Amino acid sequence: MSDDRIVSAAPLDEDSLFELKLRPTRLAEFIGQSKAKEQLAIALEAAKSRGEALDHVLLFGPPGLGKTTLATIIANEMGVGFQQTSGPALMIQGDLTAILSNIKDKQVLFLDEVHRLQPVLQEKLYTALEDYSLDIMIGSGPAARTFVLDIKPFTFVAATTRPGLLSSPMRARFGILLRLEFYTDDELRFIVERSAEVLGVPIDRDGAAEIAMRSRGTPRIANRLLRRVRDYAQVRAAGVIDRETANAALEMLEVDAHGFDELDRRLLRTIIEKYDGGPVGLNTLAAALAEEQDALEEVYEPFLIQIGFLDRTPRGRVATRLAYEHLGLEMPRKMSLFS
Ligand SMILES: Nc1ncnc2c1ncn2[C@@H]1O[C@H](COP(=O)(O)OP(=O)(O)OP(=O)(O)O)[C@@H](O)[C@H]1O
Ligand SMILES: [Mg+2]
Repeated sequence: MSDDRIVSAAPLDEDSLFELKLRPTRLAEFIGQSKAKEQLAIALEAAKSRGEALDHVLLFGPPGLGKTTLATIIANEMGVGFQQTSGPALMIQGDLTAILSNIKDKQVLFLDEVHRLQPVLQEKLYTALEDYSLDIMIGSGPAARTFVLDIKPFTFVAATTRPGLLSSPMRARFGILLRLEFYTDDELRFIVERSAEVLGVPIDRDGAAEIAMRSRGTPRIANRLLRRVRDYAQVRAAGVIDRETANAALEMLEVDAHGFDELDRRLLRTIIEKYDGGPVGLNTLAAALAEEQDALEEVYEPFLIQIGFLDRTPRGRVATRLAYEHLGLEMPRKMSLFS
């Protein structure tokens, strides 16, 4: 139902073509994330000067913040090959063996959604990541034989929106842990300006700032809003995106000043009106909204929590004072003492 919401941090079909085009290819073009970038820059330089493969990297954080982008940048900066797969795409041991036995020296193997890799395959991976070797079993029963296959040293780059779901032996295999954070409005404005330049869209600083402000800290959403606003500008405003045009377009798209849409407002309203402001359990809330629990937790909630509209407590989700204020609702007195 909300699968096609314009402010979803999860990728939509319409994004795929543009994301390839708008994706920065070098670390220097990658805006924001200064902590992760600095850590990565040092590790890259050290590995390069030693002529070794970069240590294994875990990228984690909410969707649309640049995990896949950084994985491709790592391969570019190292000047090595890049191969991509994902946790759910690997079904049987043979899938993993096929990939690992074809690894080229020092290449990047990018595994998206690593938390969804089956436990048996995770275990297979451990030895490959640690000793660059793989136990292969041939045949079955008494005739079964195992032999050890040597793998070229490589860099395993894994991404996840749910680092908490990784097993601790898996986590222990990564030498470099990079947490991606929501972007500031200024960083997003840079990203919008850069994307507009790539797409050849005339935009002024205020127009870019207006889009940035409503992008939920997420470059994927910023780029998507830019494209929608561009359409509007072409049809209604001689093609140039300034503040007024951006505002009018975003209003038409029903994206408010915080980048909230109907679902966010419904989520907050449901907690407040149906559950007295919470706490309400995630599964109850998901049922009341007719949304998937996972999507609520991975995609919608992180930003609402980040900007302080929602609290995650042991007893469930709670709407904060900011949420009441935003919706123009009165906060019950007894609650305001505690929030
Ligand atoms: N730091 C950045 N600077 C400029 N553009 C960025 C940056 N980070 C991300 N983007 C843009 O946002 C898009 C989405 O980023 P990306 O696909 O890397 O996110 P992700 O974290 O892998 O998301 P998911 O969790 O859904 O896989 C990219 O195609 C790119 O255009
Ligand atoms: Mg990705």
